Amino acid sequence: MTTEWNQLVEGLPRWLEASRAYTAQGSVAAYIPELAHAPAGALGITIMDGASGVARAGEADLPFTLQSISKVFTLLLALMDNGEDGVFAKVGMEPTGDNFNSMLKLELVDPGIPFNPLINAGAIAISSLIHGATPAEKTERILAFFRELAGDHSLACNEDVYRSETQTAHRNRSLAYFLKANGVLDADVEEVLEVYFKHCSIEANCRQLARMALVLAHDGTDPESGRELVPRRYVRIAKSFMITCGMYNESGAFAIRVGLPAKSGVSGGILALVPGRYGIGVVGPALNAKGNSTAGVHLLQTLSAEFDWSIF
Ligand SMILES: NC(=O)CC[C@H](N)C(=O)O
Repeated sequence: MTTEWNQLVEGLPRWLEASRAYTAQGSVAAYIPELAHAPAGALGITIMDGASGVARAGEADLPFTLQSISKVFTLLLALMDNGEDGVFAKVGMEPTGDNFNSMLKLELVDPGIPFNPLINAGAIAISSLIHGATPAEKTERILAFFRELAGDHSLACNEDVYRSETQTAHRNRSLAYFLKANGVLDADVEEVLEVYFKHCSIEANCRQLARMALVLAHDGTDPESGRELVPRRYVRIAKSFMITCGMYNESGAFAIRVGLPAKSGVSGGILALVPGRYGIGVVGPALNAKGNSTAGVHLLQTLSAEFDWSIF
């Protein structure tokens, strides 16, 4: 065991409790009604190191839905299904600087494709690219892929969150119909949205999230079996998007303050990785105005400064 790992295991509960105060500065997402039940004061973290094991603190067992974190992994599956040319015919490679559910830029560019795969419009376009004859078959393929990365075959959709989102997703429906009008979606809009809402509602805890991150930290290789689960080139694409767009329109500040590839979701989850070393899963349901976990970001900032983790 390295000195750093020992310090991490020992210090983690203390750093977590210091960051917990920041939960009071955020609020739980309520635009998906079912998410409003999440405990606002919760904060949990798990860090996995392929060799030395697992460090954890706080409410690391709290289950939460992946929400936007799932977009990183549907992007990877879409790349594996369609190749780079197929994917980048439907989504761009640039950050927007707008909110994650913004319609604004879709009308400003020609062709009207989403700026990147991590905003809602882009992830909806990506859902339409996942291979499978029916929405159920596509969702099953996504689940099977996520389970393999998480090393846990119990991963499943939270049906209450799925129903809650599909009943209230007027804005996402608008985005999807807009994409259909722009010729970005070939398939039936409601079928595409079913796949999108299902993958957003896949439930995990910090350990499962950390395990998924660890595979990315090791360039797509399963840390236990050594098997390649995702081609290295596609992991590189996903990590680039995580740096430029992973924390929505706060990605620049996060790159400066933390400096790690990461992706957040509105349930308060954050997946982050230290390349070649650690997979990190964080949950803190209280969010700031940009949709990122207030305490989760603070905790990652503390750890990155303490151990000089920034990749820059
Ligand atoms: N930012 C997010 O996590 C957004 C995901 C959520 N399912 C939505 O579409 O609004």
